[in-house]
Amino acid sequence: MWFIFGVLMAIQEIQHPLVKHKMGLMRKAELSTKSFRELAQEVTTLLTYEATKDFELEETTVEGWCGEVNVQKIAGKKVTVVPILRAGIGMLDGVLNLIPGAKVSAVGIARNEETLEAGTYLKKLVGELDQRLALIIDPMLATGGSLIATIDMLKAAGCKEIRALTLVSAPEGIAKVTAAHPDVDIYTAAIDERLNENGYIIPGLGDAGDRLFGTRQKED
Ligand SMILES: O=P(O)(O)OC[C@H]1O[C@H](OP(=O)(O)OP(=O)(O)O)[C@H](O)[C@@H]1O
Ligand SMILES: O=c1cc[nH]c(=O)[nH]1
Ligand SMILES: [Mg+2]
Repeated sequence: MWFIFGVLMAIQEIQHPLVKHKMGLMRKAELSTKSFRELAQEVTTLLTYEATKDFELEETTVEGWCGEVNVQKIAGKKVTVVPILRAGIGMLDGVLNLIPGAKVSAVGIARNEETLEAGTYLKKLVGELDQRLALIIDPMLATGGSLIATIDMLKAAGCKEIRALTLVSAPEGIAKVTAAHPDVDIYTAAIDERLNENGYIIPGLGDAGDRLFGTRQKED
């Protein structure tokens, strides 16, 4: 389902039954780190399938078992996958399963837990960004600060075509990204209800980075 927020930019909430089912499993608080990680990758692969549906094809021929065969191949689209560290790493293999040759641009951004401001601590972008489609991956789009900072960075480096894949998105963050970057399309597995007073998505997944890396602190 596409929701048009700005003049150009849109967010697509993927309606595929496998996505719905796997997201339902991810929402269980008691899920193991292993299962959470596996599901994050599986859902990401399904999001990647949706986000690449409009890639152009060109005709070519291959030598088949009974002679020359006309086939199609992706028409020269160069892709860089942009995981927002740390949690974005948990989606990386999910994209690379389908686009194994993609170059990876790592961006390190962490939210200040009090102010919710996004702070950048790493920027390792690949070259020729003006000729690449950037696929940003981050499980959570909450206030939108981390995604906006990443898009700002990519555009400043010359990137002209940017899409983002998220597992869960909050309406507040979607509206903010839309206002700042109306040309960026977002593919998400779920649009949730709202943010709570601490900037966490409700119902959401909790802290996605902690769940992916097993760093969740036990409450006293
Ligand atoms: O939309 P925002 O309000 O910016 O919040 C979303 C960000 O918060 C989480 O990362 P976090 O800062 O917890 O860092 P981590 O990935 O290292 O856990 C998440 O992975 C996003 O990057
Ligand atoms: O709900 C949220 C919001 C930000 N980051 C997370 O990991 N979860
Ligand atoms: Mg982050």
